[in-house]
Parts: sequence; C-alpha cells; structure tokens
Amino acid sequence: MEETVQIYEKLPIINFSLLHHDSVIKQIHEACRNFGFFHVINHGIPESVIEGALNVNSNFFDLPMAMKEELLSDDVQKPVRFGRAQVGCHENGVLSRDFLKLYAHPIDHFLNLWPSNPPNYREKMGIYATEVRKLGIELFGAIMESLNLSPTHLKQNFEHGEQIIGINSYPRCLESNIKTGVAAHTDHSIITILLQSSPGLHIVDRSDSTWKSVCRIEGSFEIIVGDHLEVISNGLYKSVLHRAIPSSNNGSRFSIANLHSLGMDEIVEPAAKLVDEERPKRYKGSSLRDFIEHLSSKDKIPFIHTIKIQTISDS
Ligand SMILES: O=C(O)CCC(=O)C(=O)O
Ligand SMILES: [Fe+2]
Repeated sequence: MEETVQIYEKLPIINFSLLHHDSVIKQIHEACRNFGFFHVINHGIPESVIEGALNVNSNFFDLPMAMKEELLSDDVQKPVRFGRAQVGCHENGVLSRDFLKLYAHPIDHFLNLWPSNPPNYREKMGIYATEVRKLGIELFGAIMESLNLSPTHLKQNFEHGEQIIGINSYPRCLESNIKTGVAAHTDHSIITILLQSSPGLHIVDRSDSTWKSVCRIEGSFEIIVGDHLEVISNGLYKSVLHRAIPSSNNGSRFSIANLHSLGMDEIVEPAAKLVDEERPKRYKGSSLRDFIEHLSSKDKIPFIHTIKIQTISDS
C-alpha cells in the first residue's frame, strides 16, 4: 500500500527575473532558513532546452541494457557512470532507481565521455548543463547576499567549481516487492537545481517533522540547500532532508539533479563573517573529495554529521 503523504502547501516560489530586489533576497533568506528549499520560476531557460534534456534522458534509459552496460560502474570516483541503486530503508522497504552520473564542468573535459547514444545526447544535455550552470551562479550570488555576505563572496570559486549531474530514472513497472525511489538523504552540494518530470519529490516539513510532497510547478526548478551551504552559512541554513517516492499512478518518472559545489579539493568552511563568539564555528573544513571518499567508505553516518563541531547550543 502506498503511504499517504500530504502536499506541501505554500513552499516558497522565487521569481528569478526579480532576483536582486531586496524583497526577493529576503524571500530567499526565509526560504533557505525555514525550508532549505524553494521553487524558482521565470528563470529564462527555454522550455525547448528543458524538454530536450528530458527527452534524451528518457531515450537513454529506454536503450537495451547491453548498450548502457559499457557505462556500468559502482566506482563513485568515475566522472561518467550508469548504475542501478537498490537501497533498503525502514519506512519503504527496498527503493530502486537507475541513474546516470555525469561530471559537467568544465564541460569540454567531460562531454566526450558522456553517452553517445541517443546520438543527440551530448548536444541536448550540453546545452542544458550550460544553461543550468549560469542559473546556479546567479542564484549562488543571491544566496550569499541573503546571508548578508557580499554577492561576490566565493563567486570565482563557485564559477570554477564542480557540477555533477545525477539523472534518475524511476520506471513504472518493477517486481511487485520493489518500489522505485531514492531513500532519505541530504545533498553534499552547495545547491542542487532539480528538474522533475512529474511529482515524486518529498521533503521534511520542519514545523512538524513529517514528509510532505513537493508540487510540480510547470516550468519551475526546485532548489535544494545542500550540506556545503549549511557549512558556509555556519548552520544558519540547514541542508534539507529529501527523498523521491514517485506515485505508481504517474507512470515513469525522471529527475535531473545538478549538484553545484566548489572545486574537488577546495576546503569549504563557515564564512568568517558568520562566525563570532555567540555563534562559534560549527563545522570543520571539508572538500567535495572528502564527501566522495566518505561515500566510498560506505560509512552509514551522514557526511554532515562527520564534520559537525559539537557546540553547547545547536539551534
Ligand atoms: O528524483 C528526485 O526528485 C530527487 C533526486 C535526488 O534527490 C538526487 O538525485 O539527489
Ligand atoms: Fe538529492
């Protein structure tokens, strides 16, 4: 039986075309602080680019297994890999999905490693990745402003940082005892820019600690606060616990998650301006590579817990 999950009403919606208005910076602050999440609309990425990305990924996952197998790998360090993740969780039993992971910046380094089938895969996903990256850079500046930091804080580092794209495929039909989905987690990124082909994303409502389902707003992206933004903000913003449980009524589902981080070996620390006597440093420095190594170690403790510095009050 499917668990009933309420729709998350009143999730913040940010109008990207007004991004640097004081009122929007304030909305971003409230959204990151209270929800760890917001929708973004009027972002200027053409519908055709978004449709193109969804189509080529749908075509990729439809290929016979033999054609996808050449990218099959469970080595989390690989810049391009295909796989099937089946993770057991106590709430939902085994959750399964197929995924494709693509490193995407600098794009010229990686494009020729991306799938060559369907033949327009690289072209369509290349355009999508480049457009989403521009959006990410603008949003990052506004988020820094929302923390009362300069909009250029870490700008260059972010511009040179990593972009890892996770494409998730949740097919409609699986064996009866296996559901499709992704178990609860936070993202290691600074921000994740998520595109969902149909609803299925759930986030935790912090007011009552229950799971709520995120609506799909036509043409919007979903912005997820990741662990490294939690670190930069010295805990003012918290990464949001989320999962994906597509409803079996909606047919097959895809999501494309663009995870934006600083450079692989760059140490991310709380911004000096957000550390003082009242609010001492709450996180140790860590890099994206530290996260990936943590993932390889199969340690079950969430990464963010491994970098927290214990303080007396943890509000
Ligand atoms: O499919 C979704 O909506 C979420 C996917 C996700 O959380 C991820 O790829 O990190
Ligand atoms: Fe995620």
